[in-house]
Amino acid sequence: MTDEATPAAHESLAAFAPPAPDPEAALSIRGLYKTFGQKRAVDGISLDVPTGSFYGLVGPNGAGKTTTLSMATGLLKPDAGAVTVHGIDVWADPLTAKAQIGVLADGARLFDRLTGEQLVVYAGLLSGMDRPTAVSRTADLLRLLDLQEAAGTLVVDYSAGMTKKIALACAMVHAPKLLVLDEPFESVDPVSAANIRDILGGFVRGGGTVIVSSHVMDLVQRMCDHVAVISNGQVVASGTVDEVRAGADLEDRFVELVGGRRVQEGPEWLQHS
Ligand SMILES: Nc1ncnc2c1ncn2[C@@H]1O[C@H](COP(=O)(O)OP(=O)(O)OP(=O)(O)O)[C@@H](O)[C@H]1O
Repeated sequence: MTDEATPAAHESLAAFAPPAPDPEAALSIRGLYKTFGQKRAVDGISLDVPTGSFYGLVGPNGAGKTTTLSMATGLLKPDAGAVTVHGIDVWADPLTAKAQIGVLADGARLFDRLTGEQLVVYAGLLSGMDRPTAVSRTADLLRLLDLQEAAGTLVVDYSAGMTKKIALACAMVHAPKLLVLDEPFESVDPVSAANIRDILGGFVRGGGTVIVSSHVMDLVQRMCDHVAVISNGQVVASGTVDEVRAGADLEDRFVELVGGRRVQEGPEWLQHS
């Protein structure tokens, strides 16, 4: 990969047109590119997330996961490429596509002067449902996510893990077909993480599709059935978890795929013995 990407380079690369997106896939990405200044953050990613799969997206810091997911969910305009959700073009028909997607974005700002309960009801109303349905679904989600006691607390006063959970409730309240969750377990305590895994597992068993980005390989290996490894804005491996790990531990395979460990002892001033 090169950091000297230009729009012209995108156009010439896009000339090698990848096949059309797969309408059967929950999420189908073709030839996605995004450059920030001189930095090509996403460098020609194509990916199919099968319907009903629990899909992990992993990669080192700065690999392009968040940028890819932002473009896949209609939050960030790609320089080139196509994205469909259950056959609906995210960028040609964003309203229809977004109705199918629940997004937990990395670092997204919430209306944190609302209570947790008000925030989830508001998210439900924004998606077009009537108030009684929004209120009843909110009660179910607060119970599932163990947030009942904090229902009347302002979100600004929530801990990081509670904030993550209330954002997840907002992503789920409109019963999307596809959940796209950027680092859903970050800052979440182990009991809540186990609850969230159960909820997501149930969502998949009910026919939904979940995509999670995570740095925790052990979690991805246990939880996901498919995985894609992204490095330097490109997919370096994808498939079922067993295919990608190829008999090894996913963490070891990940380190091998993204360029291995750099063994360093640190500067002298950090050595004490
Ligand atoms: N808005 C932006 N402006 C400039 N550069 C950006 C912007 N967003 C992302 N980048 C750069 O694009 C690259 C990919 O970033 P991205 O956040 O997609 O990576 P990531 O895989 O999600 O990383 P992490 O695991 O650390 O969250 C990085 O080099 C980052 O600095």
